Amino acid sequence: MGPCVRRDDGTIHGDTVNTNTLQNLHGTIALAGAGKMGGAMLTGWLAGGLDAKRVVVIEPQPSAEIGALAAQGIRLNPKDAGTVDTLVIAVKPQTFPEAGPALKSFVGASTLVVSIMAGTTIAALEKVCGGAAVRAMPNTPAAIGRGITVAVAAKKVSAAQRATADALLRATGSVEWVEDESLMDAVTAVSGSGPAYVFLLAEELARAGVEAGLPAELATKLARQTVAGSGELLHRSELASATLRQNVTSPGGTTAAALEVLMAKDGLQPLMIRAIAAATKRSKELAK
Ligand SMILES: NC(=O)C1=CN([C@@H]2O[C@H](COP(=O)(O)OP(=O)(O)OC[C@H]3O[C@@H](n4cnc5c(N)ncnc54)[C@H](O)[C@@H]3O)[C@@H](O)[C@H]2O)C=CC1
Ligand SMILES: O=C(O)[C@@H]1CCC=N1
Repeated sequence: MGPCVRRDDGTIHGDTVNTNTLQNLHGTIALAGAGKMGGAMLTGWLAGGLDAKRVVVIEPQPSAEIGALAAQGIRLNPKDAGTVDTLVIAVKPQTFPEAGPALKSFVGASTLVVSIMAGTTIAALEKVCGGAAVRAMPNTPAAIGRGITVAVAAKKVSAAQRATADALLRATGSVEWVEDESLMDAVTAVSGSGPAYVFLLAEELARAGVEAGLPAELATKLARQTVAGSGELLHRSELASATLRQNVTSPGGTTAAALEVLMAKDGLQPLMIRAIAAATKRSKELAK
């Protein structure tokens, strides 16, 4: 995961981060699992001004990048951290049954537990770890401060704990709160897994370019830059994606010819509906 770049105006790659909130967070924060997502979140917290000395990281296989953060003051795999104010769980859902009971030692009656594990329910979190749980689903653009996270809080989470969770999640992009936990499976399918679909689009656009006669290197460059540039245009523009699409499409032109295929009855729409349904189903299965 690449590092977040903090600008002097307190933004990370263009999205405003409330550095005051991160700097003013109280207590100790433990992160369990500093892999791709946990590592990206930790980078965002530190870039946003969180005091490294208040962060404990539990990670059996720390990357060199995570190991180096010990020099900045984070405590990596300490023997006796005791209970913490906030525990963020970023291990794989399949690892949780084994890892969860050990994490209980960090949780006191007033500990906020924030989980980003796909499928793992608030009920399961509270049963295994105790504490007051927030279930959240980020995505990998978090690594550049451009993620989107959806979060849902258990009833017992206090307003102050919710604000803490919000500040930690907002350090890597925007945050949406929902009240209905059952939405989290479809959220996971759309935005949690979503970046993979976009990267697949770049792969397949390049492959199709090669089929159409382009050298592989040029096709890869064109596809990558087209996906990245279009994403940035979508990010910066206030226009709906349908309008941005129509702006490319000259009547009777080349785009219209391609869209006739992509928007046919058996085109992208039914394929995407099936893909999202499969991911939603898998998220529900992970809860069992
Ligand atoms: N990768 C993604 O795009 C997203 C992942 N997630 C969720 O984030 C979680 C982590 O996923 P990734 O970062 O992709 O996986 P990852 O495999 O990169 O990270 C998991 C980390 O947990 C560590 N770990 C294993 N056992 C542990 C234990 N007992 N205590 C502490 N750490 C332990 C592993 O060494 C590894 O570094 C998963 O639950 C996943 O559902 C959520 C949104 C997006
Ligand atoms: O594939 C997964 O299960 C995780 C959750 C969302 C993105 N990656």
